[in-house]
Amino acid sequence: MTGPEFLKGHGTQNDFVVLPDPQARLELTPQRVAALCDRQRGLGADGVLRVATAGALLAAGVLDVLPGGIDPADWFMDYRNADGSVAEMCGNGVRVFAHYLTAAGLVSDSDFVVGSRAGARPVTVHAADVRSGDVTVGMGPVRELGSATVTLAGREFVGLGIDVGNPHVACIDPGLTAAGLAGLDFAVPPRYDPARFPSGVNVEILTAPDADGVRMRVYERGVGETRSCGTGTVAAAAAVLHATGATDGEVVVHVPGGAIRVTIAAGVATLRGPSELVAAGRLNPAWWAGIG
Ligand SMILES: N[C@@H](CCC[C@H](N)C(=O)O)C(=O)O
Repeated sequence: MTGPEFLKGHGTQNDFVVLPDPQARLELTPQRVAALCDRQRGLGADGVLRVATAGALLAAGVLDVLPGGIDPADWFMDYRNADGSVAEMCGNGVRVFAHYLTAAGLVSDSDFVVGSRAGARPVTVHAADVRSGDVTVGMGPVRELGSATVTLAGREFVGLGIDVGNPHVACIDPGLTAAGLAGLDFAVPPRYDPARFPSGVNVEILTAPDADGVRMRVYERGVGETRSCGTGTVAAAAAVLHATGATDGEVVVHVPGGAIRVTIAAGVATLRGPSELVAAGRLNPAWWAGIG
């Protein structure tokens, strides 16, 4: 088959279809993204990571401008949510993206910049073989947006609005046990104030932190519940530090798919976590052509 090349990978079980497309020649419509991510009629994933140079995406009209700090020659993570929508950033996606670039021999340095719509994201690849990666990502500035209320699982949660390049509401419920968190019904999308979050919002529900870190579940904008969300773990860490009156610190965030270590210092976050590449192949060209 000579259809587009793909890989499948995940970071703490937040899973992605990776589309190597250096020259940005693929017509990546929302319909094609949604079909790829569909777990019955496609490959199944929480999102798509197109791998292209920033300059190629600009020339192809996928990007109008290059966000600050990104060179045309830099690799750019063209991220799409499972419903076909575009999002500014994906913290787990950057780890899988950097792992793929290294494992495929497309970069040779361990430190380099990945472009995203939220700006340049410096990465350090500690390890990357054909299967496993271990990557630190500079997640950029963390901006607090004040208190916000959401309704999820039939309950009202008061949380902290946080911008990590994309929007989040991270809600700590001090009375929520790990078992109580696991038992919440995340089938129905959260309700939130659209005047506060006109482009939608990702919602994190957290237990109270303990010596071991904090437990989190997330309902992602444009996806639904996922087993991990990198930007969400940064929002969770920011909410934990805010609740304790701290500005800087390190928080381990436990998600259904694993654990991510988040550090926030002087309003800027980094995270470190794993990545795994699980499959590679070619799309059926007739299937691809048949989707709008
Ligand atoms: N899973 C991602 C976040 C993906 C984008 C999000 N759904 C949004 O629409 O903002 C992560 O790991 O950060």
